[in-house]
Amino acid sequence: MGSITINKDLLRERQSCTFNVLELTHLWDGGPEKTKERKELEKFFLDDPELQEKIPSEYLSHKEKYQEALRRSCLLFKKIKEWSDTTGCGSQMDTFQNILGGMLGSAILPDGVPFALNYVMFLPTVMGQGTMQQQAYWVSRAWNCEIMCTYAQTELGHGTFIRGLETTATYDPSTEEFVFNSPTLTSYKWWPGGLGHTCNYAVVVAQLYTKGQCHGIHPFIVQLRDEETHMPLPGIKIGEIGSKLGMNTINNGYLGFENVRIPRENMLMKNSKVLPDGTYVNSPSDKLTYGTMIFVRVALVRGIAAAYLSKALTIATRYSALRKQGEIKPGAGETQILEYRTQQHKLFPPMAMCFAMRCSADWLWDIYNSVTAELDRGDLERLPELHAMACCLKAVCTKDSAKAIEVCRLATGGHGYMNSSNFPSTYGMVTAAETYEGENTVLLLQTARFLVKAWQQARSGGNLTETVEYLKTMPLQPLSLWVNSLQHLGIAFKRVAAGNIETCATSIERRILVGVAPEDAWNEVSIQLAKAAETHCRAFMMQIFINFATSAQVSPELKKVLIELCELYGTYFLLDNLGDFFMYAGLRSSDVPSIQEWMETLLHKIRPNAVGIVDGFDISDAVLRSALGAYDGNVYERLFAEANKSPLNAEPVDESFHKYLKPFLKSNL
Ligand SMILES: CCCCCCCC/C=C\CCCC(=O)SCCNC(=O)CCNC(=O)[C@H](O)C(C)(C)COP(=O)(O)OP(=O)(O)OC[C@H]1O[C@@H](n2cnc3c(N)ncnc32)[C@H](O)[C@@H]1OP(=O)(O)O
Ligand SMILES: Cc1cc2nc3c(=O)[nH]c(=O)nc-3n(C[C@H](O)[C@H](O)[C@H](O)COP(=O)(O)OP(=O)(O)OC[C@H]3O[C@@H](n4cnc5c(N)ncnc54)[C@H](O)[C@@H]3O)c2cc1C
Repeated sequence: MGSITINKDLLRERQSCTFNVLELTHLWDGGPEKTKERKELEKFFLDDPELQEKIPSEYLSHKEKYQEALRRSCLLFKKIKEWSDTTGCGSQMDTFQNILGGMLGSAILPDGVPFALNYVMFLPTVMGQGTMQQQAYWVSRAWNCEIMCTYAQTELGHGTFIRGLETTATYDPSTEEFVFNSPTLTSYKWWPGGLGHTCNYAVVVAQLYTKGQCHGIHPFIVQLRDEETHMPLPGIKIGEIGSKLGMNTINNGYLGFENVRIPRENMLMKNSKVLPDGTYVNSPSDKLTYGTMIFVRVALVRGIAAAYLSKALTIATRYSALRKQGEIKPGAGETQILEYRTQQHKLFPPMAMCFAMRCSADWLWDIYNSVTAELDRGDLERLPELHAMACCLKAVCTKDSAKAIEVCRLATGGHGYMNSSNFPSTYGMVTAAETYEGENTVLLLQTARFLVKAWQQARSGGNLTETVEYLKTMPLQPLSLWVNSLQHLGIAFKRVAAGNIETCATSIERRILVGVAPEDAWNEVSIQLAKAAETHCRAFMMQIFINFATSAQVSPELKKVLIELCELYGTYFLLDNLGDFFMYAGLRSSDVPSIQEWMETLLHKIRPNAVGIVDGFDISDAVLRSALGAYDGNVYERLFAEANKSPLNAEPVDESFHKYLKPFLKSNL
C-alpha cells in the first residue's frame, strides 16, 4: 500500500514518448510562467490539511455534504484572500477563475462550489448591467464576501423562454419602490445555485410593470435574508430543491415573493431605467439584459467542457496503459488494453476534441472581450455573431465532452463505475452544463437563426462577418476530387456546413411558398436547423484547430503530434457523418476506405504518445481524485484503499445482520 514506485508499463510509455511533455504543458497553460503560477497556486491550496477530504463525500448524507462544502468554501475563499495579500502575484480575479473555472475548485469541491454564482453570475451581471454607482456599491460588497449572492432567473414553469417568466416587479412611485410578487406556483424561482441556504442577496429577473404597462424582463437586486440572522425576510419563501444527478453541493434553491419591496435604486439601470415618477426609459437593445448568459456560455467552453474532458482522458488513458486483459496473439502474453484499436478509437478522438475545444475557447474569449468593449461604446454590430458562436460552441463542446467522458468511463470497464474512479462526479458536472445556461438544442436553434439570415445575405450579395464568410465562397468553388489532406478536410467541413444551411433555408422557403406560416415552417425544419448549426460549429472548430496546429511555435516533434491530432479530429467526425460528406462535399464511396485507413494510421501514430499527451495536461493526483488515474499507476492498491473507506467495512459484521438478516434466515420461509 502507498508504494511510490511507478507502474512499469506507465514508465515504459513515458520513456517511449517522442516529444517533450513539459513543452506541451507550457503550450497548454499558455507559457512557462503560467505553468509556474498554476503549480504554486495548487500547492498553496491543495497542501492545506484543512481542505483535505476526510470521508469521501459519497458516504455523507445530503445535509452533511452541504455543510462540509460550505465549511470548505469559507476556508477556500479566506485562503484566496491570503494568497493575493501574501504573494501579490496574480490578481484576485485570476485566482477566482482558476478556482471556479479551472480545475483547482473541482479538487476541493468536486460537486460544486456553493459560492460559485456570486462570482460567475452575480458580479458579471452587476458589472455588465449596473450603473457606475451601483457597481461601486455592490461589487465591493459581493467581491469581499460581505454579502453572498446568486442569479435567480429560471422559474418552475420557464427556463428557456425567458420572456415568459411570471415573477412581477411593479413600481410604486409613492414610495419609489418595486413590489415583487410570485403570482403562481410556476412563477417560483427554481434552480439558482447557492439560493437554498447560502445566499442573502440575488439578482432576480422579473417582468417590470410601471404606470400600468409591462416592459418585459429586467434584472433587480433583491435582499433575501437578514444579514445578521440569515432568516428569510418577510414575504420571502425560500428553500433548497433537493437531491440531483450531480452537483449536489451547489445548493440550488427555490424562491417565491409576497409583496416584497425593494428600493428603486436596486433595479440594474445601465441599459434601461425607471425614473422616480415611474417613467420607463428604453435600453438601446433589449438583448443587453441577456449579457451575463453570453459570458457564462463563453467561460464554460474552456472551464467545464475542455477542462473536465482532459481529466477524464488522463484517467482513462493511464489506466488503459497499465490494465492488461486478453491476448491479441495467442501465447504472446496479456495485452495492455491500450493496444486494442477499438480502445484507441474510444480515447484518441476525444484527445483531439480537447485540443479543438481549447483553441476555440481562446478564440471565443478574445471576441467576447472585444465585442464587450464595442458594446460599451454603443456599437452593437458584432453582438449577433458573438451570440451565435457562444451558443453553438457551448452546445457542441458540452455535448462532445459529456459523451466522451462517458466513453472514457466505459473504456475503463467495471472499475470506471466506482465513484473512486471519479467518472460519476465528472460526468455529473459536465452533463449539467448541457442543460444550464441555455439548453443545448435551444442554443443550436439560436445559432441556426443567425446562419439562415447569413445565408440569405450571402445570396443577395451582402457583407458577411468572419465566421460565416465561407457561405459566400464555398458554393462558388467547384467540387474537386477527394485528397487526404488537412486543407481538404477544412474545405469539406465548410461545404457540409454550407450545404446543410442551404438545405434548411430552401426547405423553409419551399414551405412558405405553399402557404405554411414562417414560424411553422421553422418548427418543421428545426431538426435540420439544429444539425446545420452543429455542422457550422464543427467546421469552425476544424478550421481553428488547423490554424493552431499548423502555426504553433513549437518543436517539430510536438508539432507532428498536434497535426496528427488535428487530422484525427477531422477524419473521426467525417467518418461519423459520411452521409453529409457524400451529399455536400463531393465524397464518393470509393474514397472512404482510404480515409478509414488514414484514421487508423493516425491512431497507430498517436498510440506511443498517448500517455505523454495526457501527462502534458499536467493534472495532479489531488486534482484528478481518481484511483484509476494517479500518476504512479498503482491502481489496484488505490482501489483497495478506497474500498476500505466504505463505512460498511468498519465492522466485520454489520448491525443490520442481527436486526434483519439473521431473523430472516432463521425464519424458515
Ligand atoms: C468558469 C466556468 C464556469 C463555472 C460554472 C460553475 C457553475 C455554474 C453553474 C450553473 C450556472 C447556471 C446558471 C443558469 O443556468 S442561469 C439561467 C440561464 N438561462 C438561459 O440560458 C435561458 C436560455 N434562454 C435564452 O437565452 C433566451 O430566452 C432565448 C432562447 C435566446 C430566446 O430569447 P427571446 O425569446 O427573447 O429571443 P428570440 O428567440 O425571440 O430572439 C430574438 C432576437 O434576439 C437575439 N438574441 C437572443 N439572445 C441573445 C443574446 N444573449 N444576445 C444577443 N442577442 C440575442 C436572437 O438571436 C434574435 O435575433 P434576431 O436578429 O434573429 O431577431
Ligand atoms: C445544475 C443546474 C444549475 C442551474 N443553475 C441555475 C441558476 O443558477 N440560475 C438560474 O436562473 N437557472 C439555473 N438553472 C436552470 C437552467 O438554466 C434551465 O434548466 C435551462 O435554461 C433549461 O430550461 P428548462 O429547464 O426550463 O428546460 P425546458 O426549456 O423546459 O426544456 C425541455 C425540453 O424542451 C425543449 N425546448 C424548449 N424550448 C424549445 C424551443 N424553443 N425549441 C425547441 N425545443 C425547445 C428543450 O430542447 C428540451 O428538450 C440551472 C439548471 C441546472 C440543471
